[in-house]
Formats: sequence, structure tokens, C-alpha cells
Amino acid sequence: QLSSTFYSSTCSNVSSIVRSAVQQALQSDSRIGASLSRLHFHDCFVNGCDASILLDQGGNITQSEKNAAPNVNSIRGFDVVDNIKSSLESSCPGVVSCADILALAAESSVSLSGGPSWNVLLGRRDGLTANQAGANSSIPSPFESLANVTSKFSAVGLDTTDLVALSGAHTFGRAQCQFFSQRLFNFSGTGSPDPTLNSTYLATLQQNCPQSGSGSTLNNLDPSTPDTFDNNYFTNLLINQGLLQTDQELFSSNGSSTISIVNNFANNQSAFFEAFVQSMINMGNISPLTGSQGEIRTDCKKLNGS
Ligand code: HEM
Ligand SMILES: [Ca+2]
Ligand SMILES: [Ca+2]
Repeated sequence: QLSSTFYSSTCSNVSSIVRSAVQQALQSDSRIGASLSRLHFHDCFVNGCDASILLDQGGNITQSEKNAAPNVNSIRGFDVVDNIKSSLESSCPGVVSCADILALAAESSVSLSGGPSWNVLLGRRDGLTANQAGANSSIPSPFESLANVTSKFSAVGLDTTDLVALSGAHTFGRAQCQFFSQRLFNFSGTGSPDPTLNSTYLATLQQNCPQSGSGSTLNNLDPSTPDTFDNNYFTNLLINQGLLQTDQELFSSNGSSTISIVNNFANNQSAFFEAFVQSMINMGNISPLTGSQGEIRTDCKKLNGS
């Protein structure tokens, strides 16, 4: 249904406009590519890839996704999305959806950070609702079991290979102490740290996230190449340097089918890149609105006419 040439006659420069804006943003914020990629993920898992995550609370939007637990004080990049939308409204008014902007910004972010590039499928339209309860229930939490995370992916049509490949996005970006500090001192009531944490890495993390410290202190998700999109996320897992519990579980869950996939991606960056592209396409295809469904928002934060 979606097509890589959807805007070829109505906004032929859309990809380069988005790419330039992301490149510009990266110059002052090395983290922004990671943040933009995560926005597309958190959009697609709730009501499909329809830009529902971008709607501000107010008027008909009584419970925004921005204020849902997985997003509040965590997800970022809205200002860059607004900049991209303004440039596109100047060049091709009323044409490019906010949902497609998120998909294009994710691709630019990955490719400008050293990862693969691909032709993004386009033609999504913007939704007319937000689903805060859906965001709370459908977006995986970093404290969940592998079985739970797998079932949340499966609920949107993504399989175990998609889960492992897309988790590789944690090759860039940051995470706050509060999302992994349960592993550092008293893991699951054992009185000891998570045994699947490398001891040198553990010491560094304990120092950056002391028990009395602020839960919002930032850490690199990939301690080896924090801003580069590469397969180091997977080589880290092999040496027990996954940051989130849900990261390390992909490799450390006995008997799991995810282990051989992690090994493959750790040993073969091209295999990871190919799988990542396919899985981003799969994720970008989660129940898009097309045809005359939804609308093309003029302002990504608001429904038209509100
Ligand atoms: C498998 C389940 C996943 C869980 C439990 C998870 C959880 C998290 C958490 C807790 C953070 C840190 C947020 C913060 O500190 O404010 C984070 C960051 C991030 N996640 Fe995930 N994530 C998952 C999958 C994904 C997927 C599928 C993608 C993209 C395809 C992704 C991309 C990112 C990126 C790029 C960041 C860094 C964002 C930034 O620096 O602003 N994650 N994730
Ligand atoms: Ca959505
Ligand atoms: Ca990296």
C-alpha cells in the first residue's frame, strides 16, 4: 500500500529536505538522531504509524501519548519534527504527513550516524486521536521479561528477528539511570547486582548512578561507540555489557532463539544492517492510515481545525 515514490510528483525533494534538517540538528545535538529514531518506534507501536505520539494534550486530545509513562520526561525531538514540518509546508504545503516525517527522520538519523540507508515507504496519513492507555500498555518497558517483550512485538506483527534487529537501535542514544538502576545493587531482591552485568561495566554504572543519586542522569546505551550506528550493541551483549535488562536478556536467556541472532549480528555487521532495514520497513508498515483516512496535519502537534 505504501510506496517509495508516493511524493514524487507532489514533493519530490521531501527526502533531502528531511535529511538536511536532521543533519543540521545533529551539529548541535549528537543525540538527536537516536531520539528521532525512537519517536518513530513509539509512534508505530500505538495506533500504528500515524503520528499519534506528536499530538499535544488539549481540546479533543484529553490524554496525550506524550504524557504516557514510556514517553513523559523521556521521549524528545519534537522541536526538530516541527522544524522539518515548517520547511515542508514552505516547499510543498499540505502534502507530507507527520507520520511520514517520522519514518523519513528515522532513516536519515540512522544513515547519517554511520548505519544503512534505505528507500522509505511513504503515503501514511495522520491520525485523529491519541491513545495514552495504548502507549502505557503496548510499548515495552525495560524491566520486562523477554517473553513479555516478545509478545508486545508479536502483538504488532513483529517477530523475534525484528525484536533483535530493532533492539540494535540501542547502538546510539542515552538512557537515564532510573531505567537500569534496579540491576546495580539489589537485583530482584537478591541483595546483589544482576549477575549478567560485566563487573568492570557494573563499577562504572554504579559510579554514574549511585543509590542516592538522581534517576535522570544520562548514560550511553552503547559504551563503546555512543553516537555511531554500528553492530557494537551486539558485541557488547556478548561481553555482558548490555545496559538495559531487556537488552542483555536477548543474549543471556538460556535456550532463547534470540541468542543465535545476536551472535550472527555481532559477527556480521552487514547481516545486522540488512535485517535492521527490513525490520524498520516492517515496523513502518504497522497499520498505516492511507487513502482518505485521517488527514495531513498542518501542525504536527495539533489536529487540523483545532
Ligand atoms: C525491545 C524493547 C525496548 C525497550 C524496553 C526499550 C527501552 C528504552 C529505554 C528505557 C530507553 C531510555 C529512555 C530514557 O532514558 O529516557 C530507550 C532509549 C532508546 N531506544 Fe529503546 N527500547 C526498546 C526498543 C527500541 C526500538 C525497537 C528502537 C528503535 C527502533 C529503540 C530506540 C531507542 C533509542 C534510539 C534510544 C535512545 C533515545 C535518546 O537518546 O533520546 N528502542 N529505550
Ligand atoms: Ca501512532
Ligand atoms: Ca554504536
